[in-house]
Amino acid sequence: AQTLKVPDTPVEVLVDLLTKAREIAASSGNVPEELTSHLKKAVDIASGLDDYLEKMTTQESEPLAELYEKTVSHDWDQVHKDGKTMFRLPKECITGHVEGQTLKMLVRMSQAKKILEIGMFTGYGALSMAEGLPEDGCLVACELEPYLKEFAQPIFDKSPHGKKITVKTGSAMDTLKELAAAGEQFDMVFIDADKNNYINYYNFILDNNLLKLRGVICVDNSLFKAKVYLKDTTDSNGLALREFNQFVSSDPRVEQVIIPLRDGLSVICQVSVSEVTDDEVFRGVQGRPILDRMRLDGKVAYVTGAGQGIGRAFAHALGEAGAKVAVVDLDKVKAEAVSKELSLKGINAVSITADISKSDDVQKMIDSIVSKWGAIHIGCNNAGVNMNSASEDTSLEEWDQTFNVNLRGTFMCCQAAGRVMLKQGYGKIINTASMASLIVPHPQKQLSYNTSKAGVVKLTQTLGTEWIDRGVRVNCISPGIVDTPLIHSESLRPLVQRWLSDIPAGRLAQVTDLQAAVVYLASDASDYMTGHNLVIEGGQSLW
Ligand SMILES: C[S@@+](CC[C@H](N)C(=O)[O-])C[C@H]1O[C@@H](n2cnc3c(N)ncnc32)[C@H](O)[C@@H]1O
Repeated sequence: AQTLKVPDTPVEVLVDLLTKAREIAASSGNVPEELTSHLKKAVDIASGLDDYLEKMTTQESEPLAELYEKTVSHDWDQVHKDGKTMFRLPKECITGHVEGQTLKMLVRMSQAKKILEIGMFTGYGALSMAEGLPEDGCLVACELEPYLKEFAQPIFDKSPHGKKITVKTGSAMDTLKELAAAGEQFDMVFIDADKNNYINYYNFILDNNLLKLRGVICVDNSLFKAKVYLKDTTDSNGLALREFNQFVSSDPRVEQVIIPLRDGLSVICQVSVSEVTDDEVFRGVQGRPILDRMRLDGKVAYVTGAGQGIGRAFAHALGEAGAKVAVVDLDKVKAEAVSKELSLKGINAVSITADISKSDDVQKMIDSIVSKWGAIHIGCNNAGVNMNSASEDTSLEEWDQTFNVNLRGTFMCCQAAGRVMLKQGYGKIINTASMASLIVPHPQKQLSYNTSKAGVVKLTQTLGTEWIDRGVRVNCISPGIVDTPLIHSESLRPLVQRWLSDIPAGRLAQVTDLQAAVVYLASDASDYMTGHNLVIEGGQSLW
């Protein structure tokens, strides 16, 4: 026998009342034709709505369809009689197709990654929302009845999205306290459990920061079969929801809308937090927290001397932060190898062979990057050479070779990249100078190197001040003595011991010690910095 359907939404109540009115009209003799026709039209409109919504909404996935079938055909009375559930659960509890799809859309549109559901029942809403989450998203579902977890889990397991769901059985308020104590925060919360506790869940969530700033709370049954606005309501759930809606609508922390979908779906967004200075420091510049502001997504970078050592570390760091990277080196094989490393990590990279002491090579390098990626946002002029000789013996050849690469080459790169950047009105140039621009490292003798690197600092200061009003920042990084395979050689070992005694940090620099600095200088977070020499030497220049 077909079970009698209980009207469960305002529309279903309307259909029920209109149908009864039409029956009464049909059985009484003296009803005007016009009233009968209006009643018929009203019944058609009201009763056709849900069917139409159902048909026009994208079909549910197979696991959701199975979950629905299994739920509505289950004998919940018997389960309760057998003592398997504490309460008799009405199958009408289920959110179902249209509401499930709505929730899934809200998850996608708000780009939620972490969701909390209060009141899971058989998991239809949970799985719908999980389908809208990204691969690494997660949903915590609170459910009082352990029986329901066992009921839902086998179907969750059939869905590729089921692994995103964790079910916490027990009183939802206990779970909320646990989650708050663990410092958890959610992008979206769906409240759909015991109606008289809605207000407590809502306040607990907002008062204990369980919802991220600008997060969304969705609330089911907020029209409660129209009882929230009918004057003669005595039903305790209807009254609880009426009070809840009223409270939320006058809560300055949130904005609310009630969507008249099924039994009412409230969408509530947290818009402000009381007792805070709501400025860029609190919200982040353009709403981006500090680490996001150091991301380089969409930026185009090049690094010269990127085939090894510091340049390779810079290329990786910029790529990890989101930039596309042109790996430039004199040595083709090394440039290709580093470019391949970047590609393996999912970074968009190319290799370019160039001798930056040759103006043609420099211009070709810049042209090929612009023709490939259309812009250059970040230029790391890192290539350099180091030759040692006592100053009285330094040949002009050594001097010229050093200056041709370290200073003239860096200038040519700055100029060629700078012309592109000035035209764009935006650019970040980061030159590699050296601690040798500040101190005279000893006991090794390297006059031309020291002098060329001091020149790089002055080049940086001059360009950094000349170009900043056109959006181009120029800074340099001065590393201390960097640990490379070369200095582990037998002959250099005594020198290393000597250096170590000069370094407060007690160790040489690793190339990875320099990576955050290049990302910072390449990012918008350092926009007020220009012409700066960022020294990273473990304190060596201070002793
Ligand atoms: C309306 S149903 C939830 C429907 C579900 N959201 C869906 O998508 O189908 C309400 C659920 O809340 C659960 N519930 C009621 N009181 C609870 C409480 N205090 N803590 C946790 N769950 C509770 C009930 O067992 C029931 O399964």
